[in-house]
Amino acid sequence: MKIACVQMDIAFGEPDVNFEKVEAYLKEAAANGAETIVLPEMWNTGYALTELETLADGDGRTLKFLQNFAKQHGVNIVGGSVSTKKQDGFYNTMYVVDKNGSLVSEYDKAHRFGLMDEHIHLEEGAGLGTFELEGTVCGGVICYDIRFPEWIRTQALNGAKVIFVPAEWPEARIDHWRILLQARAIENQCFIVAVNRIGRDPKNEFGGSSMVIAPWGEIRLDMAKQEGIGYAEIELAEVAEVRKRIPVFADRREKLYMKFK
Ligand SMILES: NC(=O)CCC(=O)C(=O)O
Repeated sequence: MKIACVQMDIAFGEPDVNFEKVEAYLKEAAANGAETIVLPEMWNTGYALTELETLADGDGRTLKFLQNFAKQHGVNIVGGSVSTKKQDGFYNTMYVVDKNGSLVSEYDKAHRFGLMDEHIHLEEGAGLGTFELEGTVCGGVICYDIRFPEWIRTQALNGAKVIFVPAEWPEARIDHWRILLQARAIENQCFIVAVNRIGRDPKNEFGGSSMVIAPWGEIRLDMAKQEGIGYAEIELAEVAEVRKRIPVFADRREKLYMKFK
């Protein structure tokens, strides 16, 4: 699977500008032969959380846009995440569409990040976020979710072999981002495809460092702080090979863990 990671700056509170920019990147990635294109977190509005009433996607704009593009260009899109307005409030939502334009996953961020006021403005998700793409079970989590190893493990136990992580992770903690992602790949013996934004908003500077990490922990793509598209090939047989080399999943002691819960 040829993956394209779109590492971009996001215009704060300006969905129209961001839609135009994302469309240009999607076109470039599709023209370069990407099979699956991955976008960053909250790419429609950025963290303009106090303006969600007017800015959040409440009419399905993002989904229609991603579905039309995917079908027209024959690419899968892990649509990062966007701010959405649903019946009971606002969410940080990841849409995944396949190359036929079908919606294969709608995942709302499970863990709200207090340092960026998500607990004040957003509802928390209650779904798992696993889905199938090209016959492979994949997982999707959003940014802060990676600090919860049990959540990523739940996805791996549900069959995920590739886990996608869109983010808006500040530069100030970029060492955590890098280490946590590598640990999640090694402990779950899966691919991690993580796409962070760059640039600034009124409160934070963002650290980029979008990465593709293999199941043995090697970093196959590291975009540092470059704006643009990074490409990596994923060979799924590596997951089985690493799981055979060190059979972590077979050696787990679920009953023991449950005894002390
Ligand atoms: N957008 C986020 O969830 C940021 C998470 C973050 O910065 C962290 O340190 O965790």
